[in-house]
Amino acid sequence: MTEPAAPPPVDDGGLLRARVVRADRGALLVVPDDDLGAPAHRTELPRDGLLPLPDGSRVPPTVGDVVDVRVGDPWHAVHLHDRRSAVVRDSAGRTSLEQVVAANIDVVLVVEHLDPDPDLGRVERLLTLAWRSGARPVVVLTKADLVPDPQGMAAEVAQVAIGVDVHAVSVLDGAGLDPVRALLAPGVALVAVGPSGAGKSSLVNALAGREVMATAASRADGRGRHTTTHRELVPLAGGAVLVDTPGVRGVGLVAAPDALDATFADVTALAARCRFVDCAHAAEPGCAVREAVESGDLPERRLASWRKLAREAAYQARRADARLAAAERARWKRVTRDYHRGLRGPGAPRP
Ligand SMILES: Nc1nc2c(ncn2[C@@H]2O[C@H](COP(=O)(O)OP(=O)(O)OP(=O)(O)O)[C@@H](O)[C@H]2O)c(=O)[nH]1
Ligand SMILES: [Zn+2]
Repeated sequence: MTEPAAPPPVDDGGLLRARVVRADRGALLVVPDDDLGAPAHRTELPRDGLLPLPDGSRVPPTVGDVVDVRVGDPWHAVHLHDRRSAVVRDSAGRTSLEQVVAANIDVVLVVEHLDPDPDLGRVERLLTLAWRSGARPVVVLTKADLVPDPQGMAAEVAQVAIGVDVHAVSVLDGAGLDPVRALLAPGVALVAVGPSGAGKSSLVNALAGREVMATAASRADGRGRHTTTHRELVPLAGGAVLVDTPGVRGVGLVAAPDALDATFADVTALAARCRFVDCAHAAEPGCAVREAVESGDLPERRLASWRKLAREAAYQARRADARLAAAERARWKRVTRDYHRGLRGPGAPRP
């Protein structure tokens, strides 16, 4: 929370276009959007903690959001820009539906280890999450130095990552890191998702060129998760930033039909050729999906993985509907209560 050395550039209306590097209840930490590595500045929020989007709806700002800030003493955030992507989490609360844990992410690094063997189902799950966000997924397979044929393994993973670049890398010898580094353009925001121990922190540190995240090894000496700063939007090399929040790390899948279609483009294309539009790909005649499994074109594992994620998506959609209905009932209860209060007048006794 250091003061910037020079006054930040503001437009004619006295507003600064800024990026949220940390969002707390009452205030934000922001940096100028054209200088994401600059020192962060505290910015006040309206009392309800919400900011208007261009469509007028008021939402809680989150890390990665672009905000317009009135620069004064103190700074005040006044509105939010539209989010070009949003990583959402299925929220545990009963009233709110989904929680946006990071906004304006450009690239989701799906990090999976080559040793032990990569878990294809997990890659498919994380790809679905990435497609859902609106960001571009890139698969990074770590620990290439521990296996004899990393390229062969990458080719296998590429078969379940349709339309997605797959890189095998090692932070020990630097192999394969250059194409990942090429993603780090100025203003680009990335997140790294993947299981514990996959090597996310090691990868990010290799990309940053310094230790910005504590790895398994450095955590052992008692340092925090972030070694350099408490901000959740961490500057990398090349003007890019990494978004690392507990929310993004422990993100629960919020699947969505479109995202599943993207991840499982091969299954979707086959299903379009089934005789019945509502084919369940079980025992129906003329099922192109089962035919592909029987001929060996579509691995049984992949069909099962698709079914599993589709079931989860349907379950989440039902639960979201139920929550929406409950929130709507609660709202009407309030509206009617306020209406009756209005009839009774202030302080009037209950009838
Ligand atoms: N041999 C080898 N080991 C690696 C490589 N990348 C990471 N590791 C090791 O894998 C272990 C886990 O790496 P981390 O970077 O801490 O993994 P993480 O994904 O950040 O784990 P969490 O913080 O628990 O989510 C550490 O002991 C690293 O040294 C690699 O390319 N090669
Ligand atoms: Zn079918």
